[in-house]
Amino acid sequence: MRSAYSVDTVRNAERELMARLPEGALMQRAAAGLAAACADVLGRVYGSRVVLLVGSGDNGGDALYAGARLARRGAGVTAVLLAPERTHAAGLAALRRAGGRVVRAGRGAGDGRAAAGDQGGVAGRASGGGRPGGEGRAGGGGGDVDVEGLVERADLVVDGIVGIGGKDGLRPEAVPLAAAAGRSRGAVVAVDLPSGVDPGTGEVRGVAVRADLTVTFGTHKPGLLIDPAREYAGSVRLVDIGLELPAEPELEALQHADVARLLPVPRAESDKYRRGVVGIAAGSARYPGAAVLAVSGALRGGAGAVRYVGPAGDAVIARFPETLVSDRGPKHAGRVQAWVVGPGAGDDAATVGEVLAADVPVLVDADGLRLADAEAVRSRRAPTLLTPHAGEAAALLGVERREVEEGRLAAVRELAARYGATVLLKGSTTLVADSGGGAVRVNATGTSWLATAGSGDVLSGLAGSLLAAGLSAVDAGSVGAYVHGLAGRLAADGAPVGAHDVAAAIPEAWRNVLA
Ligand SMILES: NC(=O)C1=CN([C@@H]2O[C@H](COP(=O)(O)OP(=O)(O)OC[C@H]3O[C@@H](n4cnc5c(N)ncnc54)[C@H](OP(=O)(O)O)[C@@H]3O)[C@@H](O)[C@H]2O)[C@@H](O)CC1
Ligand SMILES: Nc1ncnc2c1ncn2[C@@H]1O[C@H](COP(=O)(O)OP(=O)(O)O)[C@@H](O)[C@H]1O
Ligand SMILES: [K+]
Repeated sequence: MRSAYSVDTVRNAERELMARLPEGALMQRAAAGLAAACADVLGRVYGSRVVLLVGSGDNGGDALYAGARLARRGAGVTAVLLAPERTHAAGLAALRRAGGRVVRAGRGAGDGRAAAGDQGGVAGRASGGGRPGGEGRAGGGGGDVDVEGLVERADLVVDGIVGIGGKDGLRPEAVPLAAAAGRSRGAVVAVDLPSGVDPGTGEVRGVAVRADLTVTFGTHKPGLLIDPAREYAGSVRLVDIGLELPAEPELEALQHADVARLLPVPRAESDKYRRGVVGIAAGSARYPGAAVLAVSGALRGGAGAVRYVGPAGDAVIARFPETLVSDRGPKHAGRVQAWVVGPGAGDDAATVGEVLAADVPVLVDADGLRLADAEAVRSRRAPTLLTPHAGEAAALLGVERREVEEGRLAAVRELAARYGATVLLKGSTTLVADSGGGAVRVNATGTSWLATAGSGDVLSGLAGSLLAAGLSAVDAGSVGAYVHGLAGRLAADGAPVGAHDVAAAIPEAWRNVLA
């Protein structure tokens, strides 16, 4: 399991650990891990050109110490200071001792120029001590330095503008540097977090640094796992700095081993009923395909049998003759261990109501979300799993879709609390929240090729089948999203796919997890 903790929790753990360690020890651990990752990215450190973007906090301190380590190994390191008078003093001194050079970021945001480093008090002057890659003085003694050019031509850009102290997006003076990093021909390594993203929520307001690699310390931060910020982080490397963290994280992301433990596997004593029967109440005369797709997911989800009720029985049987079909409504369909209701349901509120009245786990998707009576959901005793995409979640919350997309964590928690249900919020990262609070599960196994009509129907069948097989709502939702995402990836393999291809790839994803 990969976990992420809130900024407050990280700060508390950091305080406790720092009290027991010599001054600066924690930052040295962070910097050592950061420098090692940078060296891996560079391949050859000696003679390489490294530019550090240095903000006014400890994030900049990490970058400076790591830069000093790289300079000692023969890299030409230039630190660009955003706030020279407030730069981490000891880190700056270490970089200077190692022969790094120092320039200050230009005041005129966007003009592409920077004043030489001889104007800014403690941070203004680079020391001598020439190492490969620079004579240690910015701008040749008072001339302007083309900072953006430096960034663009670097082999490696280290983003130490801001880390967990960041809020409200990048400040204007940092924006040109983030943009230059985006144009750089070298790799961009973010320190702890890509600067400009919200550490705790994954929101991105305005410009943020786009990294190839983020080296994060102690634990993942929520912003590294949730879109849109996750996309800015590139791949993420966790450096253990010895933080002791509480048992319950804010976010958790299942890994292959976790999913393998949760997937239902039949034993010798299993029969189709013991494996669980899932009922699918979906489709309409107008949308028979939604029924077919939900059934296609359910048949590959681990239940022993799939019952279908609704007006699309002929289409379902034609495609999947193993389905038990009935058109007499959920109440008369025979026993099931879980229901899926809603995909392509049109305006059939009666069926949704009937399913919600059943005392078994229920997954509500698509039209079902609009048709479900909130009070009927809240008063259910058996588990309920709601699976909206951002638009559906926005409608349920009565807010703009953009608000959900920008603040996915808050939205999924709010919905779960309002409905007293487990909520799976679909998207490029899928979030699953329980009504009782606790860690939110996040899944990123998917691919943007999954943004294709009907792939959500496949997911609802799959997750419903897992519910019928006995998984809790949180497990069924998060395991379903994991396998569905992986199936999408395997099916697409870099090319467009239809939802039926995704369903067909579920067994391969399943084998991949269990291998
Ligand atoms: N926790 C740990 O275990 C460890 C933490 N470590 C490291 O410490 C980092 C946290 O350091 P931190 O607390 O000094 O905050 P940080 O992220 O540098 O930002 C604050 C500074 O940035 C500024 N600033 C704020 N917003 C901004 C914006 N939008 N755009 C531009 N600037 C902005 C803000 O300025 P001010 O508001 O004061 O004017 C303030 O000066 C953490 O991420 C990790 O790298 C490791 O060394 C060891 C273990
Ligand atoms: N950009 C994306 N990256 C990864 N997965 C995505 C992306 N966009 C959509 N998905 C996934 O594809 C599925 C789409 O479901 P949904 O929006 O309900 O579509 P539909 O209603 O057409 O079935 C969800 O599982 C969602 O998480
Ligand atoms: K950063």
